[in-house]
Amino acid sequence: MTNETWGSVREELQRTVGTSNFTNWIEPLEFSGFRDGVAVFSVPTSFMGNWVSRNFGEQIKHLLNEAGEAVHRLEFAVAKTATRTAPKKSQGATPAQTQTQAPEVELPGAPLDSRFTFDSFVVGKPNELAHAAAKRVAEGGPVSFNPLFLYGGVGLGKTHLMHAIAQELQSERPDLNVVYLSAEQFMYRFVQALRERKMMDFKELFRSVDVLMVDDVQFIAGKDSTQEEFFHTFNALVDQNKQIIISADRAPGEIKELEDRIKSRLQCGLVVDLHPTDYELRLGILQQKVELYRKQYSGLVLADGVLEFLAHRISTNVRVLEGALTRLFAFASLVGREITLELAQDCLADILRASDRKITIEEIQRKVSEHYNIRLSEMIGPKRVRTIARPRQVAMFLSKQLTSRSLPEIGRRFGGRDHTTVMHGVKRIEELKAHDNQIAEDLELLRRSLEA
Ligand SMILES: Nc1ncnc2c1ncn2[C@@H]1O[C@H](COP(=O)(O)OP(=O)(O)OP(=O)(O)O)[C@@H](O)[C@H]1O
Repeated sequence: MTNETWGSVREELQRTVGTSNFTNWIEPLEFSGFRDGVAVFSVPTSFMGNWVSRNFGEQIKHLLNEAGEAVHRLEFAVAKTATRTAPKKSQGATPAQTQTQAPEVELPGAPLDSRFTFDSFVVGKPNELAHAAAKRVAEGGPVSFNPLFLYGGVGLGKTHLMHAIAQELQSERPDLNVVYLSAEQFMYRFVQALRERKMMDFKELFRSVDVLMVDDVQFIAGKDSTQEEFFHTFNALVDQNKQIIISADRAPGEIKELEDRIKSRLQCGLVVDLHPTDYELRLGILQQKVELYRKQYSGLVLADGVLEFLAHRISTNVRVLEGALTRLFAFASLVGREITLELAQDCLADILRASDRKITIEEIQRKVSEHYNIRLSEMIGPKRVRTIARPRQVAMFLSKQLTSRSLPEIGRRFGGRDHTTVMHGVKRIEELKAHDNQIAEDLELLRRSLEA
């Protein structure tokens, strides 16, 4: 066998495997010798050799035989100069690790926030399932659900849980190669690798991890080539039984412009929802934070009822709640005053006002019409076809749940309908919600976006 034969087989492969496969896998192969029916190729990495052998081996052998060479086996030898060592422990990529462990390849992980641990995560009803699933994954035992998909609204603790998993694994299972990064960083790495023609390094790095954690995956929606690469990385890791943990601001099925095959892959494991906080959880979080602040601002007095007041009034998200408490302590320490209800009302007036925002029936009608793609006028009009009537009932249901309006008042706002019609609509949605997942998801999504 000669270089020439390989050249013609390569041309044939270029026509059959597609441009991206050819550039990534075939082009870097170098024919280096042929003996006793074994064709030897030199490859930059062993990962690449295995991949080519698994995915294109038979095809290459077949084409070589067709070209008149009696090839029984292909062998892929790693070219010494191009060897890359994947980092053994790339978690959170500190500069020290980068220097000592992977001189040529920059580690892909993002830094972890040391405050985001399981100890500092307050568990309540809205997040207990997500917490339990995260704990299980953090034990680093055999992979039982893959991926773990955590989703929930802004500031409800997704990133906190992801970091907690990563840090627990880091201390309990230092042998594992854990990589945490945001979907945005994944895309950035991918684009950079493309630009610098280092796709092989990129692929090798991401396929060499034991636990891959990607935060805010909704970010890659609509970004076609990043999605494609993410999909391949995802599949390669699942095939090797490596754990994947993903977070997003909504359920996989709700992420628009995400390819269906990715959606269905993401739904394969365990999908858990972080629900909006309830009063008890908010109070628990505040109490935990106060313990920390007491050390930082020793001597500050906190009057009874202040935390309860904040937990009651600030229900948007935990980030806002934490911000309010931080501001309150900083302010009280500056002016040297006791933290009383009055001080809180004064110092947090803007946050309290924003949290006070009332949801109106008009807003609900508008959001629901947009969601179901019907006209606002149809929402209050007379049409009774299912495609209009069902969204109308959803809007009635949400109006009952999220506003303090009475049934007759809601009826009036829906084109002067009777209160019994509203009652019927609300009941119907309640029934559907119990066994129709689509309706349940629609309601959750709408409620979130209205409360945001
Ligand atoms: N249950 C909890 N216990 C303690 N702190 C919490 C809890 N939930 C959220 N937090 C805190 O709230 C803040 C926001 O949480 P985090 O960044 O994890 O939210 P997120 O869900 O990732 O939000 P985003 O969608 O904006 O990325 C963090 O400081 C986090 O520590």
